[in-house]
Amino acid sequence: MTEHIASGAVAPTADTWTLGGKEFASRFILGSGKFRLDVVRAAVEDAGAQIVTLAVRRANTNQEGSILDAVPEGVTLLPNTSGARTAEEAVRIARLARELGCGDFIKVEVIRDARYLLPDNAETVRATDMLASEGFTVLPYMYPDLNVARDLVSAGAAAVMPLGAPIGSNRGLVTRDFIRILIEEIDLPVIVDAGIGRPSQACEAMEMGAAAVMANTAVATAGNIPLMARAFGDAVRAGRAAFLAGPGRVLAGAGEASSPLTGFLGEEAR
Ligand SMILES: CC(=O)[C@@H](O)[C@H](O)COP(=O)(O)O
Repeated sequence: MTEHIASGAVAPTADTWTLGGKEFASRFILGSGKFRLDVVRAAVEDAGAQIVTLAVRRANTNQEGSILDAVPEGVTLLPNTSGARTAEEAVRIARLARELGCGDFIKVEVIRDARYLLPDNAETVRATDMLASEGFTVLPYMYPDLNVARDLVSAGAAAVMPLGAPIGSNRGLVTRDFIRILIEEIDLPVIVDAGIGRPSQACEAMEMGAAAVMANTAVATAGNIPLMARAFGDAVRAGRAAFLAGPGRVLAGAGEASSPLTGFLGEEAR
């Protein structure tokens, strides 16, 4: 877990983070699943994203082309195993992604529940174990459970990706208390994924100490996609700066004057 920067200390010039031996400055990960290919580039550029997730089936060239051509040069691809219902299926999809030239990063998604789209944590741990031993940089999408997160660390995950709310719901940080526990206890980057519907929610996750935030639906369903992409990038940067600064204290009950009152009006004026 990153520590706050003490008052008077010099803030780092480059507040980077590392995944699979690669260094990143941006802490906003853009999901591309709900984007038309022709808007992917603008969204990535406006968000300042350096990592983009993609469904492996879109890496194959079809009528709409290949998403690999739509993602700007230099951006790290994070293919996901969407569609997998078991660990074995996730492994097959990951190997296919590697063969298609998507690299060694893989976001493990194992989902059997078709209504709420909640991840199967047990299968996710198994898939992470198998893929890490094949040399993948594994980022598992998970329900925020501390014991499972610890199992994912042991299995060789490079980060954990707890959900904020059901995929595509735009409901925000519904699981915030449990994500906070992961941030406190897990010595890997915690990337908040799924259900983040507003830049303010992404900002809150970063203020809590998340390493990064990922969103797809919130940007893809916005009225102005590039503008919303930029808003998310800005919100993530603001939340990160607030976390590093250390938040001010909260007072219960009475207020406290923000401007000095004593010695101005004098005692007789009270
Ligand atoms: C697991 C999964 O599919 C999510 O990562 C999704 O890509 C992003 O979720 P939202 O669309 O809710 O942002």
